[in-house]
Amino acid sequence: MPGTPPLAVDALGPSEGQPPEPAQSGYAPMIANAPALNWVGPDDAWSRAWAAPAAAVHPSAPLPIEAAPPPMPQGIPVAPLPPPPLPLPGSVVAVVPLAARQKAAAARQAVGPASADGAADTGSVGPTPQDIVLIRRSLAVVEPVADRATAHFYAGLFLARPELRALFPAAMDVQRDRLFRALLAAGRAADDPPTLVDYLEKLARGHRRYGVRDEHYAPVGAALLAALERYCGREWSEDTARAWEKVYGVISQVMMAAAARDAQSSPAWWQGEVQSVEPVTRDIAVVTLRTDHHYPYRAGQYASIEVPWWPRVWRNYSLACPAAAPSRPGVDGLLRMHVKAVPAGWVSNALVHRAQPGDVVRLGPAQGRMVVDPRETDPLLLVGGGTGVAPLLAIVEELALSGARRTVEVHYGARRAEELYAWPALQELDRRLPWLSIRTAVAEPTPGTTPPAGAERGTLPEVIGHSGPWEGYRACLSGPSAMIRRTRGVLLGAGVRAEHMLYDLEDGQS
Ligand SMILES: NC(=O)C1=CN([C@@H]2O[C@H](COP(=O)(O)OP(=O)(O)OC[C@H]3O[C@@H](n4cnc5c(N)ncnc54)[C@H](O)[C@@H]3O)[C@@H](O)[C@H]2O)C=CC1
Repeated sequence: MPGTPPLAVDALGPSEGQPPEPAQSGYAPMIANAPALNWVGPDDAWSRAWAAPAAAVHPSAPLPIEAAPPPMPQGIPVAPLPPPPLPLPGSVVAVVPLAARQKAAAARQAVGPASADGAADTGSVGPTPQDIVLIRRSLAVVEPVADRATAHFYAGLFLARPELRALFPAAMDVQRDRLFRALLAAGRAADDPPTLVDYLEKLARGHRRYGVRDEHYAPVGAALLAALERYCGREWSEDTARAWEKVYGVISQVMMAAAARDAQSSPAWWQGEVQSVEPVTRDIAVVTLRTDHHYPYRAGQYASIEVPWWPRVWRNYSLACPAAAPSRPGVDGLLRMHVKAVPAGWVSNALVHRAQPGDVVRLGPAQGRMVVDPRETDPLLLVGGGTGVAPLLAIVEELALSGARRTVEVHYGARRAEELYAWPALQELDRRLPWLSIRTAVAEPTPGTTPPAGAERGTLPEVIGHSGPWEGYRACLSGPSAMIRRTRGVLLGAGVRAEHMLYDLEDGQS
């Protein structure tokens, strides 16, 4: 596998690091073999690799997916919440698991005081406006040295609770600062309850796939406070510690409640059996998966994927097909993703060059804000760079299925002509859908290759800047973050309203 760091497979023990035997013909039915290399549970590969006692890591392990209770039927009337609630713990180490409903109520109450106008609700135990000031001051000191604080945080966490190391990938390069930074981001949003709750609920749902349990929150909170104390210097005081305890109390309550609610209707992860891996360029393949359970998503969203060979390493890939529904007999329900093998990309190289029909990957819940409202009628501009075209194909198909008749213009760009792999699929849609128009852009001419007729020369932001007019348009932007940011700037200058542009940036920033 080109560029893949020499890691992890050896750490997993002799049988775990090897790819499954390729199927002799076609592929074996899924599920039978699905406990798989990346199974998360007592005595799983990870626990063994890190010599963590299974009982300590997973005191009550999650059920395997195939034995999980069936999803709750939709639309069950929800009983009113019981009168509130347990007070929030005053100290992070006192966080205790609560029943889901109680937790939700506690979380709502806890978030209350930092209301938009800053007025504290009497009798509430969440952070006060004074606490928020202390949180902000401490963040201002810690954020410039976040790298060192992150290292301190993980060192403290794993020293105190070595078994928690099993929840993280072998190499913490990418993941390294995610948790700590997420906690800092939550601290920053402490005075904006709707944003905070929305952020934390998504974070909690996404974290179910890591095997996070309620009892993990207390040691994480303790490590967070220790790291903050260490790097806040003179800005740290007893009042600051109490403010962070309150905020972390809210964070943990909201996250536990969200995870518990999500568990009532959704598995922590899905298993996806590889159906095919079709190379479309030297380093891009269309990977098709069949999931063990219905996988809910909206066109434009992405799924996080873990391959069996790199446990606990997750990467996001957009779904290139519309979602299946009983009312859509023509949609096969398979998931298609366009994966580019990037240098040193563990997951992308495994999917493009190693995965075979029959291999089983895990999927986290679908995420992403680039979801088009089918009721809108404004003209729509779809800008896709490289494999960023994948979710745009799903959006166009989705609009076709929903009977939309709005003007849709796709601008599809690549660095070189031979990288415009989705051109045939777009041409096919163009022939079928009278409201659709497609334009291509190629940044660098390559001798010996012919760009599609009419292809423009330049990067997508340049080409979009020369086209238009775009006033009155809505837009979806998909591709490298730099391309998205620059195209967004161009469109803002061309009169497109900021709230009319949908995109997801790889670095999670906006
Ligand atoms: N929802 C989303 O936003 C999605 C994003 N992606 C991301 O899109 C990227 C695709 O990568 P590749 O296929 O290698 O595309 P690429 O890097 O070859 O670029 C594709 C297009 O973006 C333009 N572009 C690239 N860098 C630019 C810059 N700095 N300024 C202005 N324009 C720029 C190029 O001119 C070209 O038109 C990956 O990073 C992938 O993670 C992929 C799928 C969905």
